[in-house]
Amino acid sequence: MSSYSTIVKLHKSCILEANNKFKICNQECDCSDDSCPNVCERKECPETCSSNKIKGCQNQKFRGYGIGKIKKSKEGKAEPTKPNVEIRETEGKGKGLYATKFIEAGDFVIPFTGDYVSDQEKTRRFEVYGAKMMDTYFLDSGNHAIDATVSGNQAKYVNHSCNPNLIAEKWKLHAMPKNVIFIAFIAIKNIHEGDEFTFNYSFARDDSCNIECKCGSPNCSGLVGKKENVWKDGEVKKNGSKKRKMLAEVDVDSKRTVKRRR
Ligand SMILES: C[S@@+](CC[C@H](N)C(=O)[O-])C[C@H]1O[C@@H](n2cnc3c(N)ncnc32)[C@H](O)[C@@H]1O
Repeated sequence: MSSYSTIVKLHKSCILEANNKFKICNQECDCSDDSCPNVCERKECPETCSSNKIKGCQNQKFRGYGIGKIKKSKEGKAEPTKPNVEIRETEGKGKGLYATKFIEAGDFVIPFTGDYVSDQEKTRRFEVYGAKMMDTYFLDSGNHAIDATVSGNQAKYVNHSCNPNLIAEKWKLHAMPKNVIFIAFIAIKNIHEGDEFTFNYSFARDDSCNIECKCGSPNCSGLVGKKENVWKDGEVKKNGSKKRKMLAEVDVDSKRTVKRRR
């Protein structure tokens, strides 16, 4: 059964270097990086944002995918931005999501869409899907779960890797309730055409984690979504090694620095 329920990482609070002041959104910036206050807070700009008269506001990616406001085609159907992704079979991991063109580190790749459900509703749905022997796809945002099982987009096929090329970020959308969190997959490395997209499931510990990990990374923890144990000096603990005292279970992803470019 394919199922996951992942705690998504919060973006780091915006740290500006001493001499790097915020620009004024709608006047000075093109809303493409953390110097824009909205981007920095991971908040999509309103549709009326007229930053950068030539390029247009670069911080409306969810809207571009038809989320927040659906663009209508001539036939009146939703017409989301064509994603730079395709679903293919992997070796040993079921389906996976692959890049169809080069994507630069820091770029927005795809939103994770689905039904927003409470914990109670999530439990109920698990039972319903289980009874029907369906694969389930839940992503936990902290506030609520996003159930992509039936209504989700291609993002639900992103597999786990202990050395991923994506992170899942929490975003707020303009004119949407403040407590509704939207999720975007953001590249943390340059990703080439044909590469598989992956992120670290970082499961909250429960039985669903007992899946042998086939990510093939040198730092693989052995189980899908299992957090790595890291020694105080930063070296990753190898299976079976108990020589030194552990500092703590740390999340290796949280140490990554992500170049922001949207
Ligand atoms: C959210 S689904 C991802 C899409 C899935 N491959 C599919 O075909 O539907 C998560 C499931 O994919 C598989 N999977 C994901 N990453 C894996 C990995 N690194 N090693 C082995 N299986 C993996 C596991 O079966 C897991 O329960």
